[in-house]
Amino acid sequence: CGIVCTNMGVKAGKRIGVKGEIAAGAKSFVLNLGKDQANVVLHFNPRFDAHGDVRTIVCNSMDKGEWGAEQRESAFPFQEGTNVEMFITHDPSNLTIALPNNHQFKFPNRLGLQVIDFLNAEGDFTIKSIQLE
Ligand SMILES: C=CCO[C@@H]1O[C@H](CO)[C@@H](O[C@@H]2O[C@H](CO)[C@H](O)[C@H](OCc3cn(Cc4cccc(/C=C\CN=C(N)N)c4)nn3)[C@H]2O)[C@H](O)[C@H]1NC(C)=O
Repeated sequence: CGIVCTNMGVKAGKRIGVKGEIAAGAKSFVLNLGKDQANVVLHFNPRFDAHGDVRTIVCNSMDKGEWGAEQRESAFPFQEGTNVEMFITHDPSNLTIALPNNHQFKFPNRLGLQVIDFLNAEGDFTIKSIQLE
């Protein structure tokens, strides 16, 4: 499995920057952000070709180990085999995810999480840097 960060202490309004490499031939990768691995306020899952989704960002949440309802985004500003930088901020109602090419979308803060302590990455993505600002 990929990198795991805990105790990040990112409060509402602060920004998390994630830079990393998408593998050549990538099928799918995941960034999870939340309290811990069973309480995920944002499961961010760009799918190049996985679970029947092609070039689609699937987002969800997990509350005490239970998945919520999926949300699919229209934009897919990712290329296999490239470096990418993404920024996530949160407030009591929403998370805002800023992607390459000035794509941005919101995902509801279903857990009402105030502090993001946990981040992990899975799949075809190698984190190179994490900025907490
Ligand atoms: C239509 C049929 C029934 O409906 C489908 O039912 C699936 C199972 O429930 C959902 O799928 C699930 O969706 C969840 C979000 O809701 C999570 O994403 C979950 O994955 C959890 C997970 C797996 N992982 C490890 C990981 C992640 C990415 C890549 C790799 C490894 C390598 C891949 N690279 C290769 N091989 N080169 C490994 N981390 N988190 C995913 O299984 C589909 O969305 C859903 N589709 C729709 C349209 O409804």
